[in-house]
Amino acid sequence: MPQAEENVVRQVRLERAEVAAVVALFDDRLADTRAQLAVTLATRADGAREAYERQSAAERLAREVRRLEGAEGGLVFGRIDLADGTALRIGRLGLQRDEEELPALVDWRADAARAFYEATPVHPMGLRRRRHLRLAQRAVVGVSDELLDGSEPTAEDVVGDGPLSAALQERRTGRMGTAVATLQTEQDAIVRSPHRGVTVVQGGPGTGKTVVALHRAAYVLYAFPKAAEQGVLVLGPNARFLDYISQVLPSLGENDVVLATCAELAVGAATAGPEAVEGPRAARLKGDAAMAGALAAVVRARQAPDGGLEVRVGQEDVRLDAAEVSRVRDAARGGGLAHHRARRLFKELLVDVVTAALARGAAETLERIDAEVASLTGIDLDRVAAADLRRLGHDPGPADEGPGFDVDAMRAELLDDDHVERAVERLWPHLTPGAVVDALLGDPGALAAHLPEFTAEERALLLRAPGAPWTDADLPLLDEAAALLDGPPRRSFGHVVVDEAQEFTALQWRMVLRRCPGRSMTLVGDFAQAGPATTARGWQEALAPHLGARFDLRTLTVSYRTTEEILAATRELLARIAPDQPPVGSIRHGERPRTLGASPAALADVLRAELRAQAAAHPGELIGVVCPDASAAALTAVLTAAGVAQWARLVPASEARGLEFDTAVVVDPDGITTARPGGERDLYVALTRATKRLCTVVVRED
Ligand SMILES: Nc1ncnc2c1ncn2[C@@H]1O[C@H](COP(=O)(O)OP(=O)(O)OP(=O)(O)O)[C@@H](O)[C@H]1O
Repeated sequence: MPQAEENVVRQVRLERAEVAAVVALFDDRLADTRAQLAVTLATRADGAREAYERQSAAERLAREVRRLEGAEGGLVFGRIDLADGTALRIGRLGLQRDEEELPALVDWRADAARAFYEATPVHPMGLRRRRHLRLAQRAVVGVSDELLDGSEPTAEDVVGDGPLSAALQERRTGRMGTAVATLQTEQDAIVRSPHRGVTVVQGGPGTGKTVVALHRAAYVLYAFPKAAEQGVLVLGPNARFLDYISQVLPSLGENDVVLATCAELAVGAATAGPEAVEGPRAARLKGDAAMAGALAAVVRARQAPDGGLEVRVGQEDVRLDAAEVSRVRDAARGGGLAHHRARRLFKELLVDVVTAALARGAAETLERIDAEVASLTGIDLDRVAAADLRRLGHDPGPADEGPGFDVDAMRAELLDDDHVERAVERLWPHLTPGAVVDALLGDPGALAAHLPEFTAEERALLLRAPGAPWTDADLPLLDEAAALLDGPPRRSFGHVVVDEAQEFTALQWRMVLRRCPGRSMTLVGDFAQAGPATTARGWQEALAPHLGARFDLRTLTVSYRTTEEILAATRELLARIAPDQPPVGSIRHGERPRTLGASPAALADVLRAELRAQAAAHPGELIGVVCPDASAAALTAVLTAAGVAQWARLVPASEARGLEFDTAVVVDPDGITTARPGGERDLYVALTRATKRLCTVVVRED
């Protein structure tokens, strides 16, 4: 065996032994935690308090077991050798032996691991060598070193192909994997940023925005305990995308992150009806910030609209004039409370006014009786009553205070009174989010009154039949209405990560921000990939209404997915859809993209042949067939008939954002472009999904 190979074998063997010891420690930790969990579950609890404590301990231990299990695959992936000879192993979580000072394994998020990601030959950060370990199951099968201090390689060093290129050569599985072992310096700087406010990450397709977003979520959980305690939320554009990224955080040992689409968060309606489809123009209008103002106006219009109040109390009718009711309404609104809380205040204030009116009325009546008695008999009833009280040993109080009227008792009675409650309900009704949205979208008059900035045609697009199923674009409206009625949602998060953030409308941003009162967020996206509901063309425009200039903007510049050849083929399109955006470069090279032509009648045959050829040439690789949404149903049958359903996924163009395949077959690019407004951006998304090869099937008449 040549010397170099022998060195590699020796280093792999050495690492295998060392890593085996770390894995054994991990196994002990896992076995120990499982045993503790079993004991806790088997312990009988005496009384409610003990039961509660046992329950919390069991939950904590079960979480820890899940965390450990999640991190087991690829547990150890790196090692750094400091100039002084110290070696540290880097892994998905930290492990420490009791008797030792140095950790057996350093969590990748710990400060001690920073140099693993950030050291370069120019800034070696005290490192001599960075080593990547490749594991198969739990055993080391490969090592790869970079020397950072300018020294020559020795027999102990295995300098070769970088681990990044190995990671990038791996076949796509349809689920995103973690890039924890190969995070690049510009990505790591964002992941590890100490900035606790809003970080925005932009970058072209495949630059690792999702990678950064998810590793950032894991870092926040590790480094910002307060945010971690309040929970971390990751928002993605659709269920397909959430499924694609669902394994990344568990594989980093993080199971407590909530993954959701924005629609799933909405309060006020369970879900959008499956049959409810929305035209893109209506969806865009429904996302406009003006809708929030219009909904607020609808709610205000239901709060004591001008007019007086008449309410029967006992035998009496109490009347308040319009000015008095408006004063009470304005006072109730003054605190900026949500509708239902302000309603309670309105009722209390109204009852105060009614009580005062009753007290005044009672005083006047008594005065009148006194005067009548005095004029008929010459007896001053007040003086007689005061003398009686004094004789009984009571202080009658100042003579002009009038007769006893128990204000508090009257108030309490009125607050409980059915007539009063009915009067309040008329003036300031309980409302549901659905009723509020319906009051706007179901009423052309309300649309005209509250949305004067929209044209008549736009308002007509918004009109909905009462009781019609809710659409996805209605959900942020319902959530907005719910917040107007009852205040911010109860569940909020310490940190929110938003992927494909360019998709968010103003109303969706409002939804997100209501759930993140601390304004600690990581937002990643690319405006060249924006869908039809997005009106903003840049971060400043999208975020300024909600955050002002308070965000830290970072840019990723290198694509790790899309090959240079594919990017070159999309440059013209990019220049048209985002002229200000500098094109990214790629570290990958691959085949030149191909274009096939097919008549509509021959499309199925051409596609079937292409899929069969691809599957045969590249067995086991994943093919993404991206097509106009309207063709998806018909093309499913073609995939099945081609016998490649196992390797090929059919994706409607509107759902392709964020996904990735070895090969992308983009069917009917013109159909994708014309299917909906901004279709060229949908096409750009479709064309940039492949890691290796792209084939476009153009449909044209013979
Ligand atoms: N540092 C890295 N090491 C290994 N793989 C990486 C790294 N960074 C990115 N990748 C890979 O590159 C591909 C693209 O990454 P990602 O999906 O995060 O890009 P993106 O910017 O979100 O793309 P898009 O704009 O299309 O949504 C993924 O396969 C990802 O695993």
